[in-house]
Amino acid sequence: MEIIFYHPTFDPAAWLPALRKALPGANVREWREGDDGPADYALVWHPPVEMLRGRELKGVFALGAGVDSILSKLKAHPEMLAQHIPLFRLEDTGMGLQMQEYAVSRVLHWFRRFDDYQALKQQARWLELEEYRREDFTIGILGAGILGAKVAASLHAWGFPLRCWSRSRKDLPGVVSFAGAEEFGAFLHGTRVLINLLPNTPETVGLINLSVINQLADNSYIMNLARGVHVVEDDLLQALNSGKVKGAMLDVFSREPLPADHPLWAHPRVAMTPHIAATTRADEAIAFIATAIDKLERGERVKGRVDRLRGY
Ligand SMILES: NC(=O)C1=CN([C@@H]2O[C@H](COP(=O)(O)OP(=O)(O)OC[C@H]3O[C@@H](n4cnc5c(N)ncnc54)[C@H](O)[C@@H]3O)[C@@H](O)[C@H]2O)C=CC1
Ligand SMILES: O=C(O)C(=O)CO
Repeated sequence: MEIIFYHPTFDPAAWLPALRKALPGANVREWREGDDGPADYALVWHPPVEMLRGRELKGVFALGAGVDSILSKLKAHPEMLAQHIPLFRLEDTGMGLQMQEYAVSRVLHWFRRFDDYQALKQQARWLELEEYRREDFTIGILGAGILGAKVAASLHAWGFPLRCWSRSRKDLPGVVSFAGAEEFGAFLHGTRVLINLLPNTPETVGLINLSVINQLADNSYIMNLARGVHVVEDDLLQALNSGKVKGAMLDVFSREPLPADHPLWAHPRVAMTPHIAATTRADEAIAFIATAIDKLERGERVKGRVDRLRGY
């Protein structure tokens, strides 16, 4: 079995030996420009078109959870991957725990008013603020898939009122489930903390805009852990400046890296990280892919298959 690997930043010297160990029967090689040798499977992130074009692969594995970059390239270059070749993505593989750490730490930061105490500290003011109550701190999770469900479970342990919104109804412990466009308004109404874990699809681009933000509770908070295109950044700035939104925590942006002169950098109530909310963990990703390849070789069903039409 021949496996080709391409990632613009991962170190092949670390990945290839681990892949060979997990797949002892396979020849694993780094794909380089001009390589049109045989391949059964491709492991990729931001793959060049010529890496995949014309190959009769048994499967392509994205080395991340979101496949938006691959699907948008496929839209421009449909010849890159024939329709019948299955595309898979990573499910969790250590990203769930990272998302839990990220979400819980920031929700507690807002809930315990550490943002307000930080502002008071800057004025050397010793002042005890009124405590927030859990019942006024409903958390709404956009996208209740693999990662959204994990984040919900971790916040459930902290006793917050929880709700989620997704295409179909979910049954998650302690979480009120809203489904579909017709229930979006009810989901937003009363949500104090909005956490985004939707995939990037034509339906979700620009979803977090002023009209949606205005339906949240006053003094709301927004956490974007999914993709920058979900948030209309000018609308978010407007809502922050009007006081509708009290704070935002952003991991992803409309342009990455975010240009140094972007107003989000300077906003005192915006916290930011450079798209690191959850990164691919080599060991877990390799175990997931090795299991999947093993199953595919035996003709069994495999987790993580992307529905190209649906877009995730
Ligand atoms: N910032 C970061 O470091 C990372 C960001 N991500 C992002 O997180 C996203 C979510 O990952 P997973 O949970 O693994 O995906 P998933 O596919 O398991 O979950 C997606 C959820 O969104 C819902 N959804 C999709 N389209 C919808 C629509 N139009 N209306 C309502 N609900 C809709 C689905 O029903 C599902 O519940 C990824 O697509 C990726 O973009 C993933 C990993 C790291
Ligand atoms: O896996 C993903 O989709 C990511 O965004 C990783 O950074």
